[in-house]
Amino acid sequence: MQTQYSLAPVANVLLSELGKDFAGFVRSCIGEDVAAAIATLPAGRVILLENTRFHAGEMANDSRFAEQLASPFKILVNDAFAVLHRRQASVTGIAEHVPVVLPGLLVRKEIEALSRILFSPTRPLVVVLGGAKVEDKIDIIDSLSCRASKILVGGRMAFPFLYANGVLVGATQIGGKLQTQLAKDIELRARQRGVDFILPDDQIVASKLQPQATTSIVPLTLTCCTNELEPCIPEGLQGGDIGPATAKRFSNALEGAGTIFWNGPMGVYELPEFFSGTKSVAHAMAIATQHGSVTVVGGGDSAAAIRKAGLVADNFTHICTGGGASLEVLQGKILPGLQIFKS
Ligand SMILES: Nc1ncnc2c1ncn2[C@@H]1O[C@H](COP(=O)(O)OP(=O)(O)O)[C@@H](O)[C@H]1O
Ligand SMILES: O=C(OP(=O)(O)O)[C@H](O)COP(=O)(O)O
Repeated sequence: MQTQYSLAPVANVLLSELGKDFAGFVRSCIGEDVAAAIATLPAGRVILLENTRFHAGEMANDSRFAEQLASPFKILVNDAFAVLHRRQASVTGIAEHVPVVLPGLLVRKEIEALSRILFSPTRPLVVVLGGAKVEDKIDIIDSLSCRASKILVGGRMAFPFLYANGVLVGATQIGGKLQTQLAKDIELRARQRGVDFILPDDQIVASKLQPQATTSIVPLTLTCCTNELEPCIPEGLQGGDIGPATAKRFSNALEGAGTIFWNGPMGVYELPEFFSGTKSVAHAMAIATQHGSVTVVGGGDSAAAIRKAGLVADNFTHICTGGGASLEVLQGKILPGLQIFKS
């Protein structure tokens, strides 16, 4: 799943943050309009260019597109931590065409915070994973299980694991056979490494994950059905959030953690019907912070969910802007976007 939306609304945010220092929004990121805006830009002022992902060359890391992006600039400061794990034109390709490439202050802060978890976490380390980017992130659970004492899996991420455990999940998307097999292997290896691997025991379900959906709570244990072929989540329904029993179990599992890393909401937090699991975990993590745990939340949606739960930066040790990027740092990978700096 790749994000592709106009940055026009961000212009209003920049205007209120920067006032007269913000010189406006340009509805493209390459070409004559950009050159003209830069040519008339007074020193010390800032402009915002449109999302590079509207061009196919961005995700394809096309060198011609990267060159067009780079052409007006002599110095590039890359502060887009959340995409540093992507080999795409505005992250890696562009660096070949700009003489000086430097990391921004946010990138430095993120790497410092994550390095502490990678190299010297206060133990035990508890990892909470959820969200919807299953294909992207499922592999990462395998390497995190070498470091973590407990792994809690919620959100859509939990479903290939549940299915691999024989839990029939109705209309919930579980990915292909390959993902289920992968989930089975990852969970087995984690357990062999002594990790306490915790999956949801119940789920809030509905026929559609939409506003005002009629919801119900179903248990997800193998004994939830009288007949072993009967699905735990009835046909036509899908899981949209962890249920109250799981929310309680996950919250309890965070108590006493030395370090907690969380990426990915426990459900479709955007909708009130499927927000309660994410809210509970967010508040449990905030309490853990008060009790001395190092708490790091990673990911654009996870950070948004925390704000929605009424929590602020002070309730956590660090809120990281990138989920996928932070998970790859925690795997010990050197992100492609960190290999491009030159001065
Ligand atoms: N059970 C679920 N079914 C469908 N979508 C889900 C489910 N649980 C979480 N999500 C979705 O996951 C998305 C966030 O996932 P992701 O991008 O991986 O998180 P982050 O941005 O924090 O890294 C949200 O849009 C949320 O609605
Ligand atoms: O939201 C983001 O990352 P995240 O969902 O991993 O936190 C970034 O904008 C990266 O998005 P992408 O996964 O579409 O490359």
